[in-house]
Amino acid sequence: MSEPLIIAIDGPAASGKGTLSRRLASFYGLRHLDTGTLYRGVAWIMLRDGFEPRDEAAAVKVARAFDPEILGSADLRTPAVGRSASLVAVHEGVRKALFDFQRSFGLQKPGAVLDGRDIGTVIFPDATVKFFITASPEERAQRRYLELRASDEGVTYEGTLAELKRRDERDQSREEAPLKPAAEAEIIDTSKLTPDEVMARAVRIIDNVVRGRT
Ligand SMILES: Nc1ncnc2c1ncn2[C@@H]1O[C@H](COP(=O)(O)OP(=O)(O)O)[C@@H](O)[C@H]1O
Ligand SMILES: Nc1ccn([C@@H]2O[C@H](COP(=O)(O)OP(=O)(O)O)[C@@H](O)[C@H]2O)c(=O)n1
Repeated sequence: MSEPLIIAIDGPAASGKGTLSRRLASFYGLRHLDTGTLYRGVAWIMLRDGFEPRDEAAAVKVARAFDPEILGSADLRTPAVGRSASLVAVHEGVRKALFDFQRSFGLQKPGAVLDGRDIGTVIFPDATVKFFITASPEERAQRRYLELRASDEGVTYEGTLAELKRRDERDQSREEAPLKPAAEAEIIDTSKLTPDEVMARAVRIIDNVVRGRT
């Protein structure tokens, strides 16, 4: 088997994409890229330098000069950065500027797991296996609320749910690379599944596909 194994994982916020991606990467010995951190990184620089995320020209400039080194150092996981990330992600020029980095990351052997919103539809329409990971908005908001509460006592479940729904809506309705399952994606609703159960389902599907192509 010489082609890189590419696993595309898309889905809305806090659905469990990252959790599954990290586990799959470790299980199959693949590299992992959380592509949301690229958009969060661009947004973080925009906020730091006093730009409005809706300023397309500035966002494209930042994305073209983007240095992935930033991903390790900046505090990218805040709600403000998440919100700004979905605002910079609507710009076509920003998505184009980040395209090559994602493609070359995935194409290095032995392959990679990439998670985001448009991996199976735009970045790797030729992926070996595609998943769309989802869960109810209430379940996702509860998960995100528990994460955020660890570092911010002021966070509320209601506020987290409202913000998550706004971000889903923006990601689904934008013109460029909207969030939606790829035609061939395996859809897993994680609302009532443990991370172990999600992993077991995904491995079963991947093993079937890989057996079929060898
Ligand atoms: N199947 C699951 N059941 C319960 N909690 C989960 C499940 N999968 C992930 N989580 C938790 O939900 C939160 C968001 O998961 P994460 O993988 O970061 O989502 P995403 O990458 O889609 O934003 C994390 O705290 C994670 O531990
Ligand atoms: N491949 C991707 C990944 C993220 N994004 C954007 O970046 C934002 C943050 O993505 P993320 O994956 O870090 O968000 P969470 O699912 O972790 O909350 C999303 O709301 C999208 O607007 C995108 O447009 N395309």
